[in-house]
Amino acid sequence: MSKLVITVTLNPALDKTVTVEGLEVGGLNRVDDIRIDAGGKGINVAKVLKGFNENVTAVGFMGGHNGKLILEGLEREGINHSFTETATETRMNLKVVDSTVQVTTEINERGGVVSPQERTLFQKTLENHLDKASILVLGGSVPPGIEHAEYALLIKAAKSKGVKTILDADGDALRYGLLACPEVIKPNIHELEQLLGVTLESDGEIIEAARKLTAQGIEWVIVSMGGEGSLAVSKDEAVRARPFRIKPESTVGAGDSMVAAIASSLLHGRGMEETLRWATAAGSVTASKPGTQVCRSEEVEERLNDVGITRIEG
Ligand SMILES: Nc1ncnc2c1ncn2[C@@H]1O[C@H](COP(=O)(O)OP(=O)(O)O)[C@@H](O)[C@H]1O
Ligand SMILES: O=P(O)(O)OC[C@H]1O[C@](O)(COP(=O)(O)O)[C@@H](O)[C@@H]1O
Repeated sequence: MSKLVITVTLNPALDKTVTVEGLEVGGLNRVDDIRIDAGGKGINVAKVLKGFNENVTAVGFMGGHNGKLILEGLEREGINHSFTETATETRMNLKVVDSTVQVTTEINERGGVVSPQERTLFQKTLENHLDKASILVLGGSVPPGIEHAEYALLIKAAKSKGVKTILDADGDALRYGLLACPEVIKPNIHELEQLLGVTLESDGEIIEAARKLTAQGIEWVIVSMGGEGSLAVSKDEAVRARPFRIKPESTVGAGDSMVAAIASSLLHGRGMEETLRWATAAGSVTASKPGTQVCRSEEVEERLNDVGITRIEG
């Protein structure tokens, strides 16, 4: 079987991270530090997978000067890519890190419009790549010009070729994507609450909520909860992970690192417990790094045994 992972980023971004001491909303804030990274969920997943030595290709839309900078970044890191060029500019997302309280505030643009012709070209590119792939990762928001139902179409296309799918999105993109029943989803707790219109306060409530999704055929629902760790739920298993303590520099990319570790774990045939251990360690190492800088394989491996795992069911 092929070991190729394809990551889809329909709405990539150049992430600009600024650090300020004591963010004052409505006040004047002076910037202590700036960094710029290639970003967008599928792109971050590709960065981590490349570092894990997996065979990965990143696809999606890319345009303008920001797009050029992102592609140069991918080239420098030796990441295979095949993005469809857009006439509009790829967005820039602002991340404000308040160094006093170590909290990150994200201000994400909507992204440039994608034309129907560009969309058709992208779909053809993806179709070709799917023939060689074993896993498709779909992540992030959907840019203007693309319907929310797009993820459902892409998941169906992947499934028809026997390719497993992992979806990491929020709002309508997640809601519609679920209709095509991806194998794995990784909502954070807020995304899961928003999806189901409920407030989730205990592990028991999260497991019960996740089971509404596994009942629809989703195999693994992996819920991330920032510093509180994560919970993986299938029809008959539930596993809780608690992360090790870190100094959170920027949590941007932490969720994407989990998704990358899940994809890599699927390739290596790991069970739910080991997958959650890898995913949680990957997320926490990334959260300890500045900007949209992601974890490296050896750093994650070193911390695997520091993740606390409890089997709750199954
Ligand atoms: N403050 C933190 N301390 C330790 N680990 C963290 C922290 N914040 C995030 N993580 C790690 O990153 C993972 C993903 O974080 P989360 O914020 O839930 O994802 P997302 O970026 O998708 O919202 C968590 O499950 C955890 O492993
Ligand atoms: O497409 P969206 O939902 O606006 O998210 C894009 C943003 O999410 C990121 O991929 C980070 O995601 P995570 O923090 O969930 O890992 C950034 O690089 C990017 O700016």
